[in-house]
Amino acid sequence: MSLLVLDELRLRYGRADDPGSALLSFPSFTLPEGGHLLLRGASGSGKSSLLALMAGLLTPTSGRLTMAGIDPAQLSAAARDAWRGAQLGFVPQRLHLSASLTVRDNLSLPYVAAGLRPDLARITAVLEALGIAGLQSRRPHALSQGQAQRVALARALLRSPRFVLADEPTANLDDEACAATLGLLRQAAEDHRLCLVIASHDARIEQAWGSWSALHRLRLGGSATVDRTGSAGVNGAVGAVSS
Ligand SMILES: Nc1ncnc2c1ncn2[C@@H]1O[C@H](COP(=O)(O)OP(=O)(O)OP(=O)(O)O)[C@@H](O)[C@H]1O
Repeated sequence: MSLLVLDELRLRYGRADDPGSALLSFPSFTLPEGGHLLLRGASGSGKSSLLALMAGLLTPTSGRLTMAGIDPAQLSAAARDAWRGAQLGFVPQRLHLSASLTVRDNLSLPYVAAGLRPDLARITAVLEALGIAGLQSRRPHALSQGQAQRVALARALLRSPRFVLADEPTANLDDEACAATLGLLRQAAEDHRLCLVIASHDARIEQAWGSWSALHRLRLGGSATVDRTGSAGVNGAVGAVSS
């Protein structure tokens, strides 16, 4: 089964008759089993929007998207929430750790949100794998940026997701922290047999992972994909280049 299929996928923000509305057209694309995806494209090309479609947080205007055979848009709201909790881990650009909670309690939240009892042994095991098991009682303000990023990655990995979606995970990191983060993501992908989907325009990812044969690339095409007039193609080609 293909891990990810995008088929003539489009997303409109706003109403079609609103001159300020934006229509995003995504290239059709298939990610085979065992692959990982680097989503590239300039600011505004639709990377975050595509991640939100993959997470079932937005519904396509037309076309179809499947994640390991599941079309999140076809699920009921409750089934979609359950699917997202069980199958997806998310590493957002801003880490959204709760400042008043310890690391352990931050990592308990995904369980609580799903109505489950926190699995403290699993939390410890994931933190150990990421080399930060000693930080469980700390609050986020007492973590370095790199440690906080590991906690966010741990949170994404806790429930053994099929996919980890990461939005600009290396933005604002210096070269050393960038290399460490990419190392963690790749290690997690290999250890946990999950599919990474990384949205980024950071050229350092290509430098670090250029020879990783499992990595596929999908380029979203900047202004060519965003049509603000409602008449597709006004900027030239609608769509984007995949490689
Ligand atoms: N809620 C919204 N309403 C209207 N337009 C939106 C909305 N969210 C995003 N857009 C538009 O959709 C396009 C794609 O935005 P998106 O955030 O997905 O791009 P991106 O590639 O992730 O950008 P960046 O790299 O800057 O985060 C942009 O033109 C943006 O202005």
